[in-house]
Amino acid sequence: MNKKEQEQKHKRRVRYKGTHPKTYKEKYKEHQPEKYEETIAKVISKGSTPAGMHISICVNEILEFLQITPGQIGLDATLGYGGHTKEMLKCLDSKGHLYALDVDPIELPRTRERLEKLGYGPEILTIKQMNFANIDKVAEESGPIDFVLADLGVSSMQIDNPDRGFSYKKEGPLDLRLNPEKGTSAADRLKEVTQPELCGMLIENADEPYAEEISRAIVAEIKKGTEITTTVQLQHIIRDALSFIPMNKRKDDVTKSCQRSFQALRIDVNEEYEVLYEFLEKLPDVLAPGGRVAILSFHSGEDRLVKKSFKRYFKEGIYSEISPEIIRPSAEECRINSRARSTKMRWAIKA
Ligand SMILES: C[S@@+](CC[C@H](N)C(=O)[O-])C[C@H]1O[C@@H](n2cnc3c(N)ncnc32)[C@H](O)[C@@H]1O
Repeated sequence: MNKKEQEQKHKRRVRYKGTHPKTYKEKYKEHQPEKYEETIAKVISKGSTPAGMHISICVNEILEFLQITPGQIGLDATLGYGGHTKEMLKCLDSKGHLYALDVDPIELPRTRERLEKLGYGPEILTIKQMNFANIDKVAEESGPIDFVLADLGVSSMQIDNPDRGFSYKKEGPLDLRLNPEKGTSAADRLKEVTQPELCGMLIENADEPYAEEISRAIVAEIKKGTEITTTVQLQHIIRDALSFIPMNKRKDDVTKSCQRSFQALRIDVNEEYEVLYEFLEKLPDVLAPGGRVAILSFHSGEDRLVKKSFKRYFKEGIYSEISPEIIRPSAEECRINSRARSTKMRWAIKA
């Protein structure tokens, strides 16, 4: 290196990193909402979800429909952060019982602890690590259920934690399992998938318009001997597969295709359609007469299944009433919580 080069190298300014935490792990205050209320309030007021937290969607709409009264038996099929659970427990006013399920062995103990600290112990709340496809097993213990809520999909804690592999934006293992202790990770799933199967998965699970190009690129990479083990690796393969898109729309299209492809893989590895179908089939048998169910879904595939099941059982007289149309969160809620934007709520009442 000559003198001039040495001087130039020496002069290069160190990039200012800023004072705000950027990575998931650096956001230690957001991971302790009880201790840092002010920081949490600030993050929420900016329209973001603090790391390690989930903002519940359509709370008012759900409570208005469920009409929970003290003494009832309820089921939150998707506990998550416990936001909806907490609101439903308030309505029970220490009388009756709420069952809450989640398949996630990582977040469930944290939520249990949080709710216990709020005074919701086993006398009023039973939390089970269980798939909601098995609601019949819950009903064996609980008896007929007066109200059920299912808030489908993933929580913000799961999406934001790079170790879970749910987000294409953050480097992490390509896992995407709600329960990483069971089943097959997305990385392993890709090893065995054929191009037509992957193409079908992208179309069926996410209406991906570039399914053909993306599936060809992924399978070609695997055939070359590449092991696709991280989120960013997959994101780069998708980006490169779409390099034919004109520059002016490429960035947007790649972002959307990444979102959809990750969604398609997530649905596949967690068998989300299969378990939702089973849940919907078993629902009428676990509901008490007049029992109410509300379901929040986040993409068209899920909503189609809910709509079909509700309509069929309504026609058969098993449900006395179903929501005539989709209920959406208010514009204000979508402004505060961008994750609410794709929410579709439907409800049904058992005859
Ligand atoms: C959108 S979050 C629920 C958030 C929750 N309503 C709240 O207010 O905090 C969805 C949760 O459902 C769980 N989940 C998804 N599919 C499930 C299934 N088949 N059985 C049980 N839990 C499931 C996920 O692990 C996730 O924690």
